[in-house]
Amino acid sequence: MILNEEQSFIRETARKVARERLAPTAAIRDRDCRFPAGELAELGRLGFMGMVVPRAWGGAETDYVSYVAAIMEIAAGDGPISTIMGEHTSVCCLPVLTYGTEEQKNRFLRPMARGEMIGCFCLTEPEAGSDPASIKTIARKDGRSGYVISGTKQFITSGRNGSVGIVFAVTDPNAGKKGISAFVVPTNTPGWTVTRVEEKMGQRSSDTCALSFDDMWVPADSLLGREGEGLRVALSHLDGGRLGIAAQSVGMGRAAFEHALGYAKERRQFGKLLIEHQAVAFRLADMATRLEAAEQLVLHVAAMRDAGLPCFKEASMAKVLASETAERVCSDAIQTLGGYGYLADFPLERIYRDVRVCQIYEGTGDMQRLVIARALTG
Ligand SMILES: CC(C)(COP(=O)(O)OP(=O)(O)OC[C@H]1O[C@@H](n2cnc3c(N)ncnc32)[C@H](O)[C@@H]1OP(=O)(O)O)[C@@H](O)C(=O)NCCC(=O)NCCSC(=O)C1=CCCCC1
Repeated sequence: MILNEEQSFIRETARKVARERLAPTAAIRDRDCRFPAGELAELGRLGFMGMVVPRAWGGAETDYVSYVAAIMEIAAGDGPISTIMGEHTSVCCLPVLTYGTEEQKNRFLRPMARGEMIGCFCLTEPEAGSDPASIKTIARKDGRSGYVISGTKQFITSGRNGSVGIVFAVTDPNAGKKGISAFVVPTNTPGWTVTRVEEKMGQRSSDTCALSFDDMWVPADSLLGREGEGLRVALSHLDGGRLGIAAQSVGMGRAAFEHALGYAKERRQFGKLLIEHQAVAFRLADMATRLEAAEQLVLHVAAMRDAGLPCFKEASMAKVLASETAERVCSDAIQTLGGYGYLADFPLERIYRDVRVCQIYEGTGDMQRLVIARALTG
């Protein structure tokens, strides 16, 4: 797919920001597990935190193709920043845009779209990962025209550093999938406790938290959408989220590939450049081919979304292809550098660690295959 002038401009701008402002310090943030607050604020000022949100609500009102193209570039500079940005946009801003009241949009969406509030998506629980319909967090109506939310959440990106959560809880335990509701809740609400910040293999500057909601009272107007509509709120936005993960996989894979290519053009062994050895050149050719295929699928699915076509199955296809391709490309990039690829002095081992989770979060590869298979079998 060939980008139009505006899409190319947005992509170039994201590339410049990623190369100049994010990539040079990504290793330090990884080492120190430092949340990129300043970097996110800068991305917010440039319009990258609310790209597909309409201007009327403080966003940049770009199309989806521009959004995934920007995520690829941001991810190439710093994977965890693209995770925070993607979650914030796809599964936090957009549910509020789709299901929110005027008041919720004014209070939450407007600052979120400018990057002044960071969102976190609170669906997963210790015993409800791939099967979100089995969540146990409960929201009971109380006499003060509100709900009391109790339960625990697991693997919540930005659970500590985010300022607003999209929280899913059971409002009718007898109604199964139709008994789950969504709420929009500021993270400083009394009863919101971060019980653990996880130590992770990669994506270390993005906080991943265990949360406890201890009789957390929220007013009735926190309800996002109608009572019982929560699973639909979650799942209907996960295709956008999955496309974002596919885009960030391509971006990280491309960063690894470019590093390996540059190295192969400089390093000499047996009297010639690595790239002049056919085994190395062929490996690089395969990496470039696979990345191109994944990138084109991601852009194609984004264009489907822009055209208003259903793309749940295709978003899952893009996530499977891109996340698995990216891991392979990162591994091949390390192989190209040999021992140096394995050292923390070089960025490849960090990118390899960062990219691994793309096959897990926002639905594992197995769950994506389930979504694809269900669509194929009707
Ligand atoms: C697909 C799945 C494997 C199985 O779905 P079931 O059979 O339970 O649900 P089913 O009966 O298919 O559907 C429920 C309602 O939902 C509606 N809907 C579904 N898709 C859509 C859609 N595309 N558009 C509109 N509505 C949709 C469906 O119609 C139904 O509502 P209805 O009863 O009809 O009113 C699903 O559970 C899944 O996907 N798991 C992966 C979880 C998973 O991905 N976490 C990720 C957690 S978040 C995360 O990991 C993060 C990481 C990094 C940062 C961000 C967050």
